[in-house]
Order: sequence, then C-alpha cells, then structure tokens
Amino acid sequence: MQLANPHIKPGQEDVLYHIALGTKSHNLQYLFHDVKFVCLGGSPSRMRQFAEYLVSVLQIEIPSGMGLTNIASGSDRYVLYKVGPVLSVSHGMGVPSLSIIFHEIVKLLHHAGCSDVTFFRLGTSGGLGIEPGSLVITEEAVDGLLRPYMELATLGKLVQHPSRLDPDLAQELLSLAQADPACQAHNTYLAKTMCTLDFYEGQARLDGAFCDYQEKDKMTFLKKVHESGVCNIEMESLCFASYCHRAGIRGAVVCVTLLDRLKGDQISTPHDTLEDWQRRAQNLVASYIKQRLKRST
Ligand SMILES: O=P(O)(O)O[C@@H]1C[C@H](O)[C@@H](CO)O1
Ligand SMILES: O=c1cc[nH]c(=O)[nH]1
Repeated sequence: MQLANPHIKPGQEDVLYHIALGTKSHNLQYLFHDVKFVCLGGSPSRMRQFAEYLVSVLQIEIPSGMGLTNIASGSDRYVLYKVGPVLSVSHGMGVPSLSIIFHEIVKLLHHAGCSDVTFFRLGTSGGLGIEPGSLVITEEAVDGLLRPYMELATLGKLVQHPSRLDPDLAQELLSLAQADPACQAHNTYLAKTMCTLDFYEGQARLDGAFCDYQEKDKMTFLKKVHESGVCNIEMESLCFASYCHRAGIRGAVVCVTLLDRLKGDQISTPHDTLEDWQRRAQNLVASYIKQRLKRST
C-alpha cells in the first residue's frame, strides 16, 4: 500500500490520532501485516456485529477468554476490529467522518506493509423505485448535483476527485448475489448511488426541522434523480469511491435500502426487520471474502 504523500517519510513518527495508534507507540507491521480486506460501515455496533459474524463464517480462532477487542478503544471516535485478514471499522455518518478514518486506515496499512487490500462499505440507504430491503451495489457514486466526483475545498480552491469504483469487483459481487440462495429472498441491483451532504434537505425530505419546498418539488427532483440511473441515496459513497480511486484500491459499496423514497420519508419499519436487512449486505460481503480466501489457499 503506497501513500501518495511525499510528506510522510519512513522512520518519522506518524500518529493515527482518531484510532489511537501510531508508528512509535505500536508495532503496526506485527499487528496488521496480514490484512487483505477492510470493511467500513457507519455504526459501531453494526461493525462489531459484523466482526462477530466473520469469526464464525471464516472460522477464526479467538484465544479463549479474549473475545473481540476494539483496537481503537484508546479513542472514542471509531471502532476497529481485526478478524484474521479482515478489518471491520466504523466510519460514522457523512463524508467528513468517513474521510478521516479512510486517511488513517490507508496510512495504517502502508505502515504495516500490506499489499493487495480490498475495501468495502457496508451501508444503509434510501431506495428509489425499488422494494425496501433490496441491496444496491454501487456502479458509480454521484454527488447531490449528479456529478461523478467529490469536490473538496483544498487551499482555498475546489478540487474535483473522480469517484470511480472497480467495475469487476461490483460485477463479481452481483454474480455472487445472483448465485447465492441466501440472497434470492431479496433483489440485488447494480446502479448509481447518490451521495448527499445531509439526510433531510440534502435528500429532498419533507420531515426535517426546516423545509423551503413542497411535495411536488421533492417528487420532481427524486424522479429526475431516478431517471438518471440512481437507485439509492446515502451519505458516504462519493468519498469512499474517490479515495479508493486515488489510492489505487479495489473498492465496492453495498447498501441495503430501508425505504422507497418515491413513497415516503420516514423509516418506520420495525427495528428487528431493519437489522435483518442490514445483515444482507454483511452476508454478501462475508461470502465474497470467504470465497476469495478459499481461492488464495
Ligand atoms: O453506514 P450507514 O448506514 O450509517 O449510512 C447511511 C448514511 C448515513 O451515514 C446514515 C443516515 O442514517 O445511514
Ligand atoms: O434514506 C436514507 C436511509 C438511510 N441512509 C440515508 O442516507 N438515507
């Protein structure tokens, strides 16, 4: 894992502040040299649950009495679990939060001497014109203006970073979902994902604390977005995709849809059902990882 940053020099201390790790305080190579997959998702408890699930799917031995340890517990910003060659990491909500953890995980992998690492975002989203509980594998991430790049204000100028994802990885995941009986209870789509800076007005909701538009304006916008090929809306794919592209990392975004935004704004499905749906993305990515590890042994 190479860094596209000449300011980070070998031998100099590098502090990964938000995950409470560092090159002087920890032997990163010893701890992380074997990492081949990084799975990111918004919620700390979802990523712990995913780590627990991986322990059973990949049949990883955890030393008795140890349990799974949150390696980033020295900071209360994110959680980080290691299950064999997989990291399960929370990224919080929205692009700024994902951006910070992405930088620090890429630096961690660089200092650890890792190579050929694949990244996944396992998320939730609002669907457009598809039944709730469906999975969407992102073909292309676009911003709230339907542009396929992340615009970042850097040194007082807007810099555009293309949000390209690996088409082969997305296709492999789709084929796996289509072949897997566990995935046949729901639909899986390969489509564009719109990434917004906000959950309420950014996603054309009428139920925020503020709203200066009407139902018909909302529907005109959402229909236009849907007609452009977007099947779901969330808040991190643009940054995830553009950083994967910048770092030369194979990456995929797999999100479950919690509702159909053409039919409403509120997520009123019972919590247990939402948890079941969230496991759909986890099952698909865990099956993919299991298959890849099997192929490499
Ligand atoms: O990974 P998660 O499920 O947190 O992602 C989506 C996008 C926002 O972060 C959040 C909004 O509810 O859910
Ligand atoms: O509608 C939704 C649901 C989950 N996450 C989002 O960003 N939007």
